[in-house]
Amino acid sequence: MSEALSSQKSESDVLVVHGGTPLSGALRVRGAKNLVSKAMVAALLGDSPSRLFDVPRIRDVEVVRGLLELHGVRVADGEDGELIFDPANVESANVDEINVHAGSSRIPILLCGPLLHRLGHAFIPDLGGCHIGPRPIDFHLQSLRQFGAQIEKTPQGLALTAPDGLRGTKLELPYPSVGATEQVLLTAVLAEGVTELRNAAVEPEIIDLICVLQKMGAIINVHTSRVIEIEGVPRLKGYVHRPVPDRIEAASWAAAALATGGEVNVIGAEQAAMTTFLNTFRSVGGDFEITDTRPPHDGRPGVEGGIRFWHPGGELKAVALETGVHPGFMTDWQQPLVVALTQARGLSIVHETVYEQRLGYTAALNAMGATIQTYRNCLGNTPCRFGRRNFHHSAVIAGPSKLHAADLVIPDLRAGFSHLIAALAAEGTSRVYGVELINRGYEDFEAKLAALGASVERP
Ligand SMILES: CC(=O)N[C@H]1[C@@H](OP(=O)(O)OP(=O)(O)OC[C@H]2O[C@@H](n3ccc(=O)[nH]c3=O)[C@H](O)[C@@H]2O)O[C@H](CO)[C@@H](O)[C@@H]1O
Ligand SMILES: C=C(OP(=O)(O)O)C(=O)O
Repeated sequence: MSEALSSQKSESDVLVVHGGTPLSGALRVRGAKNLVSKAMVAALLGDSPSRLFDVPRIRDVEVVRGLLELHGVRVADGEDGELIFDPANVESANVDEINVHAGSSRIPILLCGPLLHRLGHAFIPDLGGCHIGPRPIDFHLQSLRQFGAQIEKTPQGLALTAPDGLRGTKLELPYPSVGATEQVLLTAVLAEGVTELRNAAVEPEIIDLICVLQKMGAIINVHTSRVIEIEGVPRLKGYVHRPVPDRIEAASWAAAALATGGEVNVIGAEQAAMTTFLNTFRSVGGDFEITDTRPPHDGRPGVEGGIRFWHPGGELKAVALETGVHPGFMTDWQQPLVVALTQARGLSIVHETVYEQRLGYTAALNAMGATIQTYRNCLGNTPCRFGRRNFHHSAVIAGPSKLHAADLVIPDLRAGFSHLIAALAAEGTSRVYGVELINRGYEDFEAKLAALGASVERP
């Protein structure tokens, strides 16, 4: 379902949640949604097949797979989450067929560079993704134009051509956008000459995409101070890659453990990309234990690492946090964690600096008994781009609040997961509508909930 359609209550897409039981148990996270989908796009750039392991069964992966197949890429399933991409016969796709995926995901915009390299033209449907601000694509379009692309906005979507090919260029992003950085990487690797990107995003998923591209034959230097330099090469081959684990999913389950007073062992979660989250989790009063992965040795079996998160008892503490680009506190961690902050004693402050409208979901938490007030002001250390404008992008959360059950309609992916956590933490039976949206980023979340002892059912 598109997030645009999510405001209605559909009885066929509702989860009944009997709250009040602490979550307890283990689950495994696979490759990160925000890397896997981009690595799939990168497979278009190779002249031989690519293999990607540990791909989660989530909606964004289905959308990108559909788009690749429409463009002639043969996609096959290997064992246990492996996908194999054969880009030998990349071809133009029918606009109406492409538009079946309109409004489903943000990834289609990243097909621009690879399709321009492979076909000399590209058609991009309207984008989807979470409704957390206007999410313009001006940085993407400006960068593509600098590489030599010509872009026409049509009623069906974007039509691009590159009559003189794509050439390396010097770029500086006005803000370290994840998507625009990926756009530049995926375009520059096969462009003629050198590209220098300043003010680039350096999220772990971007570094992992750089690893994928390097395996394919690209030459990419990441300098300090957000500068990335890419030396274009004439051809790239396929890759074999195991993606970074999903640190957003891992943090979401950690927040669920804290909010319900339980314990969740997230197998596959890695410390390095989560240190900022872990510091905040500890400051709030949560506890965690990290197990490193160990290969089999001397006849002893190996251990798959992970992070076990739990509520150690006693009161949670209020914190002040500000979301930001890496290595800051990820904006995608914000919504799930705020549910736990409703249980902390005192006033917590959240300053959302990445998206201007990512606090709308707090109204539903207030309807369940939380006390959250949102503000237009920047309630943080650093004034952000949204200060003194008409955006409620700061929140004060007064706690602890006893949450009670409610009927909830999921507005988007992470807000949806936060609604779910709130329903699990609340006393009584909630009906959570629109849960299908959660499948866009959380693999098998209903089975995982059941494994953690949650009392949830489809009516
Ligand atoms: C699929 C995926 O990987 N999604 C992630 C990606 O989204 P996405 O790549 O869309 O996010 P960006 O980093 O590009 O957006 C950050 C900010 O830049 C603005 N902006 C962006 C591009 C542009 O052309 N013009 C512009 O103004 C956006 O409106 C937003 O305010 O990074 C976000 C920030 O870590 C995460 O929350 C998303 O989960
Ligand atoms: C904002 C998110 O994703 P997307 O960019 O796909 O909407 C997210 O994963 O929280």
